[in-house]
Parts: sequence; structure tokens; C-alpha cells
Amino acid sequence: MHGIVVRKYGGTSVAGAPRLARIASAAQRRQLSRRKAVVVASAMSGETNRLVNALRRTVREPEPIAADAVVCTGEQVTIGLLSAALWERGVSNAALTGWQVPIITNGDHTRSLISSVYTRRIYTVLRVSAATMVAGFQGVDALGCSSTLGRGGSDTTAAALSSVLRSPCLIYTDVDGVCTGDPRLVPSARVILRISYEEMCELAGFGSRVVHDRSLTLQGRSAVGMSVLSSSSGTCNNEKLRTSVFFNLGRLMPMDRPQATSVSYRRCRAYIYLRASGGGDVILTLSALCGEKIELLSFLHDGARGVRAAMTTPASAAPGLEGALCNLRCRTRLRRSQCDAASCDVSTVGLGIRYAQVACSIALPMLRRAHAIATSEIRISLCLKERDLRCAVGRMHLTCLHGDWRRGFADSGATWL
Ligand SMILES: Nc1ncnc2c1ncn2[C@@H]1O[C@H](COP(=O)(O)OP(=O)(O)O)[C@@H](O)[C@H]1O
Ligand SMILES: N[C@@H](CC(=O)OP(=O)(O)O)C(=O)O
Repeated sequence: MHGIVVRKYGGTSVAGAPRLARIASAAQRRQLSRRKAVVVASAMSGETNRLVNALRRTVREPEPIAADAVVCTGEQVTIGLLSAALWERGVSNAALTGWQVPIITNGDHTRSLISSVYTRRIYTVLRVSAATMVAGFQGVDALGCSSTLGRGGSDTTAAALSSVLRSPCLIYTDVDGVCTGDPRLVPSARVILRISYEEMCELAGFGSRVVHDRSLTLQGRSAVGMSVLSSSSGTCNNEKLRTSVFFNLGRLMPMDRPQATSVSYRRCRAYIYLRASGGGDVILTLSALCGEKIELLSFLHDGARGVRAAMTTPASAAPGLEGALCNLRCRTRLRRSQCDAASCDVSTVGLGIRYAQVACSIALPMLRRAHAIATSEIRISLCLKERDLRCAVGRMHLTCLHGDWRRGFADSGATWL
């Protein structure tokens, strides 16, 4: 069989008949290249939310297994329509849902993990036709029930298929590629042509929606190439402008030159600070009490003075957290606590930017407004009040635009204190 390529179309790219027709026409043109396609499609933009709302109007607390039976239908409609549009243009294909492939999950409904993917049916279809449509965001559990992979899960389907078929993965979306910042918030954002896998993971984990973070974990296992490109320019056969994710870009970088690549942000975060004279079990207790994923920003054990910890969590967990803090105050020696539910975080990602000098230069103009600053090997994050988000993204983006953190800092002017 000729080479296979996995093409994933997101919700905005398949929203409405004209967009589906554009994708089908592009598939018709590509038939000449004789490369077979596995097309993964999401539900049309807004459709999954509509299904979730319909469910909530019907029952107060839907059983996850039943919820999945409802929310997985959006993708089925898209692949059916896309399949019809391709047939109309003479492109032979078959449309498969998650259970038909099958994509086997661990059955943790509404947020399932993929355990295995059977490829035989995909190969059978591709032997006799040009494309296989696969419904994104879904698989099947051991009982044969549909189970979904969590919001944004179509990227995960595409990455899993790319990984098992050992074929490149193209993520088509509504922007020209991964940019130096979210184009919706930063009009001057530019497309990054080459990004390292590690930077992409960090961006996805810290708010950039353009590629879902779980899909990157899967892609990392097989190290098969991934690109992000626009579904509208792509369908005009102009696929030159795109972001390619490289697995060894670090080796191509000049030694010892920190490089700011992109800025990402997460809204609706809660910032928590606490001081206690007890031990580190305060955080574990807190985490267990509120049942939400807590990200630890810093944890200091200050000898006899006890512990000081700063954390963030989704704002939806804030009410539960405040209750948990009250509870802790009674049970442990909690001296001080603060919970700001109107917070956000803004991160600059780039190879080599963790060192203190660079970190300070990027974060300094915003220091006084920040709750906390946290760094990883390739990221500097500021936790701020939600109202400061736009300004912080703009400031940090200047650094990314120039690539070089020194120049970005000089241009930003440290006047925001
Ligand atoms: N660094 C970034 N580069 C490009 N897009 C970004 C970035 N950060 C956030 N985004 C946002 O991600 C959106 C694409 O993600 P999403 O809406 O989930 O797409 P899809 O519907 O194709 O899955 C873009 O419209 C853009 O607003
Ligand atoms: N339809 C699902 C899955 C998905 O991945 O959508 P998108 O590709 O548009 O982010 C959702 O809304 O979560």
C-alpha cells in the first residue's frame, strides 16, 4: 500500500456544509498523489456543548456511561456528512466510529484513556478506497459501550492512529499554525515554522488549545512527525505555511542561547497560598479534600516555622477549596491561607529560558502584579489576577516576537511596576 497520512479536522474546520465541501474538494485533488488518508473529524463547533446542555436539561447528574452515549454522536454526524461529500466527488471511502475501528479504551467514561487500537479494518478499507473517515474523541470499552476521551479528544484519536499506523499526523485548524501567541488575543502573533516537541508539550499543558496535550504524549511515544496548519489554506493546496513539531530541534539550536518561542495563558484559575506549622501533608490533605488536580507552584519547608506553599487549580474548584481550607484550619496548624479565584496564568515557553537571569528579565516588568512566578526547564509562568491577563500576554509576547529575550525585554520597557 502507498503511504498513509492522518489528517485531523477540528470543530471549526467542519462547521457547516461549505467547509465540509472544501475538505472534500481538497481530498479529490489529492487523489492524484495516491497517498491514502485517514481522516479524523471532530463534531461541528458548538455541537458537543449543545449535546452536553441537552443532557443536563434532561437529568441533573448524568451517569457517565449514558453521557458518553449522547456526546459521542456529534462526531458520527460529521464523518457521515464528510463521507457523503467525498463520495459525491468520486473519492471512495468508508466512515468508521470508535467502536467500529475499534479503538479500545479503559472504560473511564467521559475521560477514557486509549488502551489499544486495532488497525486491520482501517487497512482493509484503505486497500479498496482512498480514505477512511474516523470519528474523533471516542472509543469503546470492554462492554462494547462508546466511551469518550475527554474534551478536545479528537487530537488524541489522530495522534493514536498516527502512532499505530506510523504515519505523519496533520492537524487542520482555524489558524495558520502554532503562533507566537493566541492570534485571538495577540493580533501581531506570527506562525512558528519549527517548534520542538518539548516546547509544544509545555504550550499545550499551559493553555494553548491549538494542539491538545494528551495527543502530544501519544505522539511522543512514536516520534512520528506532526504538523499544524490551516484548514482553509490547506484545502487550496497551499500547505506551505504550517508548524512542524520536531523531536530533536534542541540539537539544531545554537548552544547556550535562550530563545523565547511562544506565550500561552490559562483563564479561570484559582491561586492558593497557605502557611502552616505542620508538615507537607497539608497539601495532600487539601488535594484529597477538594478532589481537584492541584498544581504546586512552590513549597518551602522553613524549619521550625513550618511550611509555605503556593498552588493553582481550576477556578471551578475554588468553592470546594475554600471549604477545604476551613476544614484544614480546624484539623491542622494552618496559620494563614488565601484563595483568589479570579486568577490566571501566563507563560513564556522557549528552549533554555529557565535560568534566573532570563526568567527575571521576562517576568520583571510584571513582578508587582504577580501572585507567583514558576519556572520549568523551558517555561516561565506568572500567576496573576485575571484582570491583568491581556496586558501580561502582550508584554510577554514582545519577547517571543523578537525570539531573543534580551531584545524583547528592552523593547517592553520595565515600566509596568
Ligand atoms: N499559540 C497559539 N497558536 C495558535 N492558536 C492558538 C495558540 N494559543 C491558543 N490558540 C487558539 O487555539 C485555537 C484553535 O484551537 P481549537 O479552537 O480547539 O481548534 P479546533 O476546533 O480546530 O480543534 C485558535 O483559534 C486560537 O485561538
Ligand atoms: N468534539 C469534542 C472533541 C474535540 O476534539 O473537539 P475540537 O477538535 O474541536 O477541539 C469536543 O468538543 O471536545
